[in-house]
Amino acid sequence: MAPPSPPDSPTTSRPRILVPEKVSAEGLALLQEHYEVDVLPGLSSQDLHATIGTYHGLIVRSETKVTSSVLSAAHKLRVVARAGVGVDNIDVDAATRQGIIVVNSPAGNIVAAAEHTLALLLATARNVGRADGSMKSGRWERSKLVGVEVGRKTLGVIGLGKVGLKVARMAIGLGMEVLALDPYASPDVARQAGVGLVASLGELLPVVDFLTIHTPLLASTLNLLGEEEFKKMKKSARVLNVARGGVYNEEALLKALDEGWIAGAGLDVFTAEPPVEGSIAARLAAHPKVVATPHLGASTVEAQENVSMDVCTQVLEILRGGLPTAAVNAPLILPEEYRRLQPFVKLVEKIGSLYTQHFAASHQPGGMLGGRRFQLLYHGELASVSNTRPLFAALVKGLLSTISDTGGRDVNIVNATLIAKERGLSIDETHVRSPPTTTVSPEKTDNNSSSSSATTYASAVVLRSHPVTSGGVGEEQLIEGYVSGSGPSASIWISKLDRFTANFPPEGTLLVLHNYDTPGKIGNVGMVLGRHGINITFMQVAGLNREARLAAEKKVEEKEAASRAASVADGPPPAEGDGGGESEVLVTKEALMILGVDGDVTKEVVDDLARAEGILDVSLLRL
Ligand SMILES: NC(=O)c1ccc[n+]([C@@H]2O[C@H](COP(=O)([O-])OP(=O)(O)OC[C@H]3O[C@@H](n4cnc5c(N)ncnc54)[C@H](O)[C@@H]3O)[C@@H](O)[C@H]2O)c1
Ligand SMILES: O=C(O)[C@H](O)COP(=O)(O)O
Repeated sequence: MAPPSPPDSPTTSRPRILVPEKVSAEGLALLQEHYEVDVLPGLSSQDLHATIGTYHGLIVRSETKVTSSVLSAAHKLRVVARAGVGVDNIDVDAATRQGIIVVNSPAGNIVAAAEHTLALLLATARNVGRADGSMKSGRWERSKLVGVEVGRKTLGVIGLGKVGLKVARMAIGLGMEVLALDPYASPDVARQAGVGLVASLGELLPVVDFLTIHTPLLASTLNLLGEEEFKKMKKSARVLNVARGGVYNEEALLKALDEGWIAGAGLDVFTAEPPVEGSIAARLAAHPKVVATPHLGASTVEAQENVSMDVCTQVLEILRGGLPTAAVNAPLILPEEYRRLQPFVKLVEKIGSLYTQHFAASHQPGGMLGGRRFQLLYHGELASVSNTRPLFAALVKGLLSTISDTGGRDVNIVNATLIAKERGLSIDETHVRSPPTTTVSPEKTDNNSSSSSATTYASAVVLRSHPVTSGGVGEEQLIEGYVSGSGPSASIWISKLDRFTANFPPEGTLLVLHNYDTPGKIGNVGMVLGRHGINITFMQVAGLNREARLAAEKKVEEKEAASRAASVADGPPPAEGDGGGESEVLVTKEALMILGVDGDVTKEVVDDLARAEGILDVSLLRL
């Protein structure tokens, strides 16, 4: 049947809502009382472009591509509602620029997605798809279709969020042992659910019998599993995907199935939907070792009613001039507070994003975001601001910006506390009248400078974090920033990163290299970046702050004193090179090299930098 066409011209003056996909009638009935609702499932992209200009509301699922070009033709549009979770088919930034509110249903289809994952888990274990196909073609094949049990087997869950946690609980109910990899998950939540947290793919992949991914598709999760990773798995392992196409590299997955590196896959989502004929995705869907479904994770009567009610209620409210409950792009800041707080809101959001990318992303799981206590300190004049809700919300938004479906854009002043709680983030705010003592001056930011001078600023923000679980041991982490100037010319700066005194603007793509500050390092790094065609826009060396340097020097002195005492007692000291003497001295010369860069900084570039001599650690930050 040909897809429907939109009406040639509106026949009524009532506000109009376009629904170009199948959305449950329950919610739509709420709208039909008040508005003109055109339900046109399968509407072509050309017709969408041609007609969107006459609509005030648009309700979509995952198929309609709400691009900036569609939005630029949407002169009357006030709201785009996503009847589901993922907003990757909507250009949210373009909508925000046009003042169009984007809403979704963050929790309406979680049960459905988790149950579908379990359906694929059992279907892959027991060859349900192949057995059904074989019966339907008149065969009775018992010996060819022997399966495996899931009870007493190990399920690996990557992404222990809303869906992942539910899947874990259900799998435990089936008698499975569950291990999860999620550096941002709360260890308390995992422990209470009976889930063991692991630190790396390397630890997870060789031991799991089944693997399921429940992360959004992000820069850090695109092609999370490639050939190298599939080769580390058991030959009997089966993998599942009810999240987003692309978290497994499809080409590598096809090879892993063909070569027998793994035993099977259950796939609900693909890089292109529907898969293009002859493509890798299409070959995967047709593969005998794959149970494939056409993005059915949320397709239950109950989930569709939930998401439809969730979003239609919000559309109704917005078109009446009210506030949505799950806006993906609601403002953090009210107009009357804008002038004073806006630069600080921006600063705190960047500090949050920097924290997640620098500290949380590359370290052990369940201890770096969820399960840590954060303290946000407002120093100086900022301490007198009584309504700090926009700053609190900015921190939550920043912390989640690189790890959630919505890029943290759904966080606002109304829901920030709830979202923080759901994520296991404990955040205290402290007002400190005095300015922080060791903020450096912006004059020290020129290329190749080393920042050290101590200047104080009228207002500054410090984020401290420490672990709260199992005895509360572990290192404190710290980021300090300040705003320079005011009004439109205000600029934001990071003045401390952990134990290092720095001074750089948290903007663009940055590489932070932890290294020993010895000659030749800059040249080596420059060569690696040059080889990959990456241009350095600024560079700064951040040295240990005074307290850290004194502590390191004291440690070295104590060790030297202890070794002198031991040599007096035991005879002559070991020959040079036998002990750690040189590296002990180097500890006092630790530094961060902070580089602003242009170009495509891939994982390969980061790995090459990490291998460069004297480099201890590398973080890639997109701010
Ligand atoms: N197939 C379907 O129909 C269907 C239905 C519902 C949801 N989904 C998709 O499922 C995914 C998960 O949804 P959710 O509601 O559980 O999201 P969520 O935001 O609640 O959970 C995502 C989890 O992934 C973790 N994470 C982020 N980056 C990670 C990384 N690099 N490594 C490990 N963990 C990481 C986060 O910490 C978080 O705990 C989304 O992509 C969503 O769109 C699909
Ligand atoms: O993001 C979601 O909510 C799911 O992927 C469901 O998508 P759908 O509404 O197109 O079924």
